Amino acid sequence: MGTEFLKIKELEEAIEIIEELFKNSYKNQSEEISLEESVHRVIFNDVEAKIDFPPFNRALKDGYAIKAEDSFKSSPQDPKSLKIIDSIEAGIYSSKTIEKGQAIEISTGAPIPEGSDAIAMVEHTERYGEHVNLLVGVTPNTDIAFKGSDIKKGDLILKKGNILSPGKIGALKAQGLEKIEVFKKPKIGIISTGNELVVDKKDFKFSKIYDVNSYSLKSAIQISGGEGEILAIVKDNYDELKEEIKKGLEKYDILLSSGGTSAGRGDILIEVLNDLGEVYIHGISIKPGKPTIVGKIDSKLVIGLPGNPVAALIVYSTLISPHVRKLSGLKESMKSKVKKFPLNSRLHSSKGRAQYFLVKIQDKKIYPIIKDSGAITSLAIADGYIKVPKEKELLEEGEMLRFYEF
Ligand SMILES: Nc1nc2c(c(=O)[nH]1)N[C@H]1C(S)=C(S)[C@@H](COP(=O)(O)OP(=O)(O)OC[C@H]3O[C@@H](n4cnc5c(N)ncnc54)[C@H](O)[C@@H]3O)O[C@H]1N2
Ligand code: MOO
Repeated sequence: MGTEFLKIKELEEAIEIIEELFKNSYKNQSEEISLEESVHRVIFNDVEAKIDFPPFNRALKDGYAIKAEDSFKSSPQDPKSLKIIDSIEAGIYSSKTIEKGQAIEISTGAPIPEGSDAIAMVEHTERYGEHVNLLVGVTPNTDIAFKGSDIKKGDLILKKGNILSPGKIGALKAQGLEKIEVFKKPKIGIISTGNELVVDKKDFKFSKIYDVNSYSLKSAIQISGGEGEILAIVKDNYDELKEEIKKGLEKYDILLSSGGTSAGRGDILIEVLNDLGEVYIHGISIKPGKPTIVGKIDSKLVIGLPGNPVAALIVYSTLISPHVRKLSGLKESMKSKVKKFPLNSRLHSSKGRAQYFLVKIQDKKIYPIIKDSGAITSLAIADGYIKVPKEKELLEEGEMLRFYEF
């Protein structure tokens, strides 16, 4: 049995230890990626505009580039007539200069010709041959987007920490960028342990169950901005687990192992950690999740989550996910996702340790799911979870609680 076995730590102390370990082992890293692959990634540095936008004075309407003063007092009864000297579309410019009494036919997006200070919309004109009648007067600057009026070279367009959305990616491309520096996703290797675990249908026999944790953890890692890879299902065997952990650490920043954390399974993970590195936590005063293990091998963290699927997911979400979020550039807390709702009924909680309940939200009320932490229906119906502090034993119906979404 490992030296730290179930020397239960208070939740607050465990949080501090985990924070220190992350702080000492990892720092934010960046990588440059193609804009095309950048959706949902987090920007690593403030981005300043490299060019003015629009890059030239451009037409906002289809019509005629004119001198505004030529249109003054125009009306359908008394139209002013101008001579059309050229015609330009977007992507083309005219080398001609408009003089008094002249117009250039222009499409939306084309550069405003020299000498022009307004656009007369095509709907407000009547063309006849090489002339156009203006039916409405326009003021100077009408329907022109001036160079740099949207973005000036040097303006801050996106900030460090912004999450790239389709719109933000478009804004970067408008600057001619091909690549963007983003936070590197922390890479996390996932191991499930247990002789009973299978992946394939052909192996699903009496006494076996499917490996749930690898899949729920991989998706939880993805939501917190990391990248998880399912490495292996390992038998309850010291050598096999040691080998898999050594292999995993060559490639991954963090390893998450689930199962085999409590007394009954022979404490294999604790033994491996004691032999290859150090154990910092074995046992936290929370429910579920008491047998959680946190250890370090060289400078990398190996976290042992309890095997029960609800416990594994809750421990990852509450204790590990904030750090993965921070490393991936996301805000540490998910405050924007935390809302308060009233409890739909009385709720008993274990005194002396913080307890997490999976809950469903219905009619804006919290419905705790009271099942053992191995129950799969809980996972299927839960929208998220609530936390009841260790001092509380009984919560009354209607009490307002924070709801944490997965
Ligand atoms: N004497 C004690 N027994 C137990 C304690 C304790 O403190 N003293 N704690 C209980 C609690 S709480 C939990 S949680 C479990 C955690 O123990 P382990 O981490 O060793 O988990 P296992 O025994 O490997 O598995 C528990 C349960 O979960 C199923 N499991 C495991 N891995 C997966 C997976 N990847 N996918 C789906 N289901 C999984 C496993 O089959 C077991 O049914 O220990 C209690 N016992
Ligand atoms: O971690 Mo265990 O689930 O407390 O059931």
